[in-house]
Parts: sequence; structure tokens; C-alpha cells
Amino acid sequence: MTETKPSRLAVNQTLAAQTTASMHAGTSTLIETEKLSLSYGQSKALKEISIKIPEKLVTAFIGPSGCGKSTLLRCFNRMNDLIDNVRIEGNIKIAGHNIMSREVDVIELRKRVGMVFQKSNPFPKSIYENIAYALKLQGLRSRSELEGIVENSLRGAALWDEVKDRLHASALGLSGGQQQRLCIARAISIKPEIILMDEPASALDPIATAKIEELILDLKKEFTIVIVTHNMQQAARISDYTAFFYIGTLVEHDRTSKIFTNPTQKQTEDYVTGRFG
Ligand SMILES: Nc1ncnc2c1ncn2[C@@H]1O[C@H](COP(=O)(O)OP(=O)(O)OP(=O)(O)O)[C@@H](O)[C@H]1O
Repeated sequence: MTETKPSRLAVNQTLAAQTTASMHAGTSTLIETEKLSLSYGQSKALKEISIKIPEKLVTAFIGPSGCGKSTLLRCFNRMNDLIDNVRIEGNIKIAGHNIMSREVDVIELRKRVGMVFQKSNPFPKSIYENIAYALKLQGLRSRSELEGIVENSLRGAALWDEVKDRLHASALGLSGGQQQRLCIARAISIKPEIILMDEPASALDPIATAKIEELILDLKKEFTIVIVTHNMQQAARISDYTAFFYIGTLVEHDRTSKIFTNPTQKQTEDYVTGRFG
């Protein structure tokens, strides 16, 4: 009888999972998936992903287009619930709690796990209202409290000095980079634990991109950040850990310095050195 050898992909997945399990010495895991698979209809976008994401650090997801980075990111605040025909297997825990359980209040989950998208999406309202609106919806009425949170959030997103004299002007009059920082201010105003960022700087010029990167480095003091990026230099500059994905599988997850200087997998090396993708 011939023994079936595990495929190279399966071996890589196991290695990646072992690395992710052992490398976080001195950090605590905030997000953890176990054998997470996701299909859109018949098409499998994530295959048995097991990853541990550390708290209050920046983790970058990299990999060629269509490898499942955004899909995995959207699992962390159950944004995939909004898409028809999605089937998910495996576990996702945040701070040890299963977020896939029926009892989870998804609105509450999304308050804990904020999101910033590739294309900034401010409301067609004033700069002030972009932040105050959600807080008012949550029942906050005190004007002084609202003003305090708006100011702190704009300061936290490194935007206050640029907009403090025009808080009641339309947010749509801001530059693309300012609009993206406003979206980050809006995300942090409700004090999430985690901020998911899906290519937050890909539509911005180098100066606006540098501001967002600086901001991310500052935000990790308070928040856990997971960022999808196609920009290798960006991942190398701002992230502490990097996970490399390929066609729905996690190939390698390690300290960013290791991924970019001495990756374990040849596939990772080929990708980070620009040989494919
Ligand atoms: N809403 C959807 N319905 C059906 N298939 C989808 C949907 N969203 C993504 N997919 C498919 O799932 C796979 C993974 O897509 P995903 O957007 O997660 O990849 P990605 O790595 O983030 O890609 P990119 O870097 O191009 O943004 C792709 O094959 C994509 O076509």
C-alpha cells in the first residue's frame, strides 16, 4: 500500500500555523483563527487558515491579487455576513471569544472592530458631523462631550490642526488624504480595540501616504491594526508581523523583518523580491 504524502501546500500551511503559534513570545494574541475556510458559492477563497494576530501591533496581509486578504480581513468584523452565498467553516476568536457564535451582536462586534476602506468614504456632511453622527446615534447628547470626542479623534488621526477652523465645512471639500484621515478619526471615535485597514493608502499620493503610515505607527500604541497592502515597502515600514497568502492559503506568517530578509518559504521570497505577483 502506498502512503499518501501530504501536499507541499499542506506542509506549508502546517508550518505557517506552527510559526504563528510560537512566534508571539512576549505579546498576547487578540485575534485567532483555526482552520478557517470560506467559500463564495462554489469557489473557495480561504483554505484552513490558522493564524494568531498579536495585540497592539501592526500585522500586514500581503499576497497577489485574489489570494483572499480582504476576505480574511472582513471575517474579523463579520462583514462577509452581508454577502450572499458565503459559507464559513472553522473558528474565529477575538480575545478568546468565538465571534461566529449566534449570540454575538454583530453591531457591537463592529464597534469593537472598526474598518477603514481603500476608498475614503466620508458622509456628505460636515467634518464635525462625520464623527459626531455615529456618537449621537449611540445616544450621546452632551454637546461638550461630543466636542471633546470630535477633537480627540481628529487629534488622534493627526488631522486636527488642518481642520480645526473649518469643522462645520463639508468633509467632501477635504483632500483625498485628509478624507482618509477623517475616516480613521471616525473609526477611532468609538474606541474600537481593532482597526482593519484595507489598502488605506493605495489611492493617495506619496505625501498623503507617508502621513497615513506615520499615523498607523502612532495608533498601534492604542489599537491592534491589521492592514492589507500591495505595497511591499509599506508593509516593511509599518508592520511588526507580516502574513503572506497565496490562492487562499497562508504560506508564511512571521516577524516582518524575517519575512523581508530571510523568509522560510521560497514562494514568500519570490513574492517579496518581486519575482512574481
Ligand atoms: N463578494 C464576492 N463574491 C464572490 N467572490 C468573491 C467576492 N469577494 C471576493 N471574491 C473572490 O474571492 C477571492 C479572494 O478575493 P479577495 O478580494 O479576498 O482577495 P484579495 O487578496 O484581497 O485581492 P486584491 O488584492 O485584489 O484586493 C477572489 O477569487 C475573488 O474573486
